[in-house]
Amino acid sequence: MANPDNASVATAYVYRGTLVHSTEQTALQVLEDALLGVDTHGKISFIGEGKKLEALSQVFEFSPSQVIQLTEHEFLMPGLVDTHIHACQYSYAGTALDLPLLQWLNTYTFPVESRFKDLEFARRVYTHVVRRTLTNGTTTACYFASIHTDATLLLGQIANDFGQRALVGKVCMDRNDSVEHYRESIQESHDETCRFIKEFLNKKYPLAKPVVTPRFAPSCSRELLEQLGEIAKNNNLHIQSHISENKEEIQLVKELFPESESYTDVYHKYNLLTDKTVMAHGCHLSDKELAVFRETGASLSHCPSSNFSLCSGVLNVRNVLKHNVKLGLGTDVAGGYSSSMLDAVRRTLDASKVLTIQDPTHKTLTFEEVFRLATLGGSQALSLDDQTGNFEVGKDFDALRVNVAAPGGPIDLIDREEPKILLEKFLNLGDDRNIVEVFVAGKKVVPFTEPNAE
Ligand SMILES: O=c1[nH]c(=O)c2nc[nH]c2[nH]1
Ligand SMILES: [Zn+2]
Repeated sequence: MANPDNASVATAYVYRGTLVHSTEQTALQVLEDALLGVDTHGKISFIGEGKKLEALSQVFEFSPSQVIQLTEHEFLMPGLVDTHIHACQYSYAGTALDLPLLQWLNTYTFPVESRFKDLEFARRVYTHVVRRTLTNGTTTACYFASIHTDATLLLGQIANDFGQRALVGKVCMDRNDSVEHYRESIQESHDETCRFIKEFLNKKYPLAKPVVTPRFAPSCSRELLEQLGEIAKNNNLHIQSHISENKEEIQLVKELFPESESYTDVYHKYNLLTDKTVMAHGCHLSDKELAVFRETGASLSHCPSSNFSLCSGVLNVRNVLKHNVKLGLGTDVAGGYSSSMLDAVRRTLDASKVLTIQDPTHKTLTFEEVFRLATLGGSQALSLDDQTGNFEVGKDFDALRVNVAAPGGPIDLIDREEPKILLEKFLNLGDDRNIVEVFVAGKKVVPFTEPNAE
């Protein structure tokens, strides 16, 4: 895994110790006493065996004495990828979980989202959500914001300033009768989306990109969906939305779009299913619809915490994977109450066990498989796997330094444990106290440094 051709860029730093990550072939690969070098562009320049230190230090021109040694309870893992989170719902996370989706949107969500025309409120909430997700180990986040262009541009700026890799979407919706003013005209939605994309791209952020974001079919007219499909195509942009979250919503889509064969067909018809599309939920998609996802290269974001909280449904991840549809995990704050991807990992395992309880022939997901979904799977779902998702030479170094026995942390280690058990304990019992450092594109973004430290 050490290609001398990569030695042309100077080495910035080198870690030595245990690495855990996923590959296409292996849900969990453990490399013990490994060396991992990061170059001055933030890319992984080499991965090798600790015993090859001398030789590697000559090829990659670093001093063996500068190598950073991990302790026996520590490991490096790829950063967590949150494929679906509503940044503007963060203020009420942990509350308002007593209604099903459509009533929940009208009662709690739209009134809060309408407050984001106030840029100071937006700044406060967005700063909190970026800080919190980073300390929880989310190195890449795919954000929904609100319908407000300037507040959404601000979210992009805040993510960039903190160094988080981010896809950021200005929500588009021209249908909503429940909350006054929280709706655009078709023209406004189109023009503001174009302004949002133009101003966002003009910033030339290295790690943040705009996403075309129709809220979901019931919030959008046919004309708007069509225009958004064109905008995404003309600018080669990512697309995000929601699909088949609960049964009442699916019935509503049937009534609003009677000409379409299925919910999937509505998006497909307007060119909104591409290999840069991520759709949240998909709990009730038919096998025929999954086949359309596979053919178009569109992916799913599995958000089990939200699916349980709003009693929406239980996605059969095994069936999605069987159809070769790309799948990542999402927190779906605030339908999901936690902004931590560790919670998404645990709820994914719980959801899989619910399916096994219902049908003992169902093969429960393993923690290794879910680890892959939270890292490499997420990067694939967002079509960012050429840059991030695992430890491959040439990819950006997006990583967490985890100390399972962090002082004051939530885990008591009684025996000396092998790395696989350390990872399992971290995924099931750990929290931000165990995440001692977070890197995005080689830059240490946690602990915070000035001017972001508080
Ligand atoms: O979980 C969800 N959160 C939302 O904000 C939303 N909007 C449409 N569909 C949705 N589902
Ligand atoms: Zn959502």
